[in-house]
Amino acid sequence: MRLVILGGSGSGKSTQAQRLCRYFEIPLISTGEILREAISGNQPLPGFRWSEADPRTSLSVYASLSELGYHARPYMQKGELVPDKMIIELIQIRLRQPDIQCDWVLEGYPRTAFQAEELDFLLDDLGQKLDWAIYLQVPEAVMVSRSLGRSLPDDQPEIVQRRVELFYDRTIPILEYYDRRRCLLTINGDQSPEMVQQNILTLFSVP
Ligand SMILES: Nc1ncnc2c1ncn2[C@@H]1O[C@H](COP(=O)(O)OP(=O)(O)O)[C@@H](O)[C@H]1O
Repeated sequence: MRLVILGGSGSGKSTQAQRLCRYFEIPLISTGEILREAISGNQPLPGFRWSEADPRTSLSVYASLSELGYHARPYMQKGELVPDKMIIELIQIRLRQPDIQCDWVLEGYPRTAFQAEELDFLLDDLGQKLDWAIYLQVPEAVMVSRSLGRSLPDDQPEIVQRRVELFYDRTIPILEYYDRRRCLLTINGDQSPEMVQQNILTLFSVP
């Protein structure tokens, strides 16, 4: 099962991504989590070793997570999107890491049309196909109130507002991209995590 979870800040992407990974026993790739790890300078995520990054990725490879964090920090601190090239490079490396086989949940990526197109090229290259893009739809006020209620370092009011703006401006357009490919599932995210998960599994027609 290969899934992408789409939604604005505070839509429940991370919560549902973690639930689906537990249910299907497949790994989670969260760009927000990788970037926050990179910025915090903690040990690299288990299974994610830059030094073993696949040399076939012709793009420049960051020598370490902290280098990625150094470049990503200024954007995240303003609620801006990290440049596509950096994120695409991150995903190209991450999906080729040995701990990722052919089933995964991708959360926080894609966020732009360019990222969505590059994901399709990468999956073609890997001989994989995306099963579903799951869009968690919640009202803007719910996104903002949930994000402000979290304790993530990039959840200050002005940053949250900018992330929501960017969601409508850059990520909403890719819903059409996946709808055209008949792999978009739209779920009401403004309900309990249990109900959201049940709605998703029902659409997969999983008991
Ligand atoms: N696919 C991506 N493209 C560009 N920037 C990203 C991407 N994923 C995460 N980021 C950066 O990391 C920050 C936090 O991401 P995330 O935890 O997914 O936030 P949100 O709660 O807004 O979904 C974003 O505001 C953005 O700066």
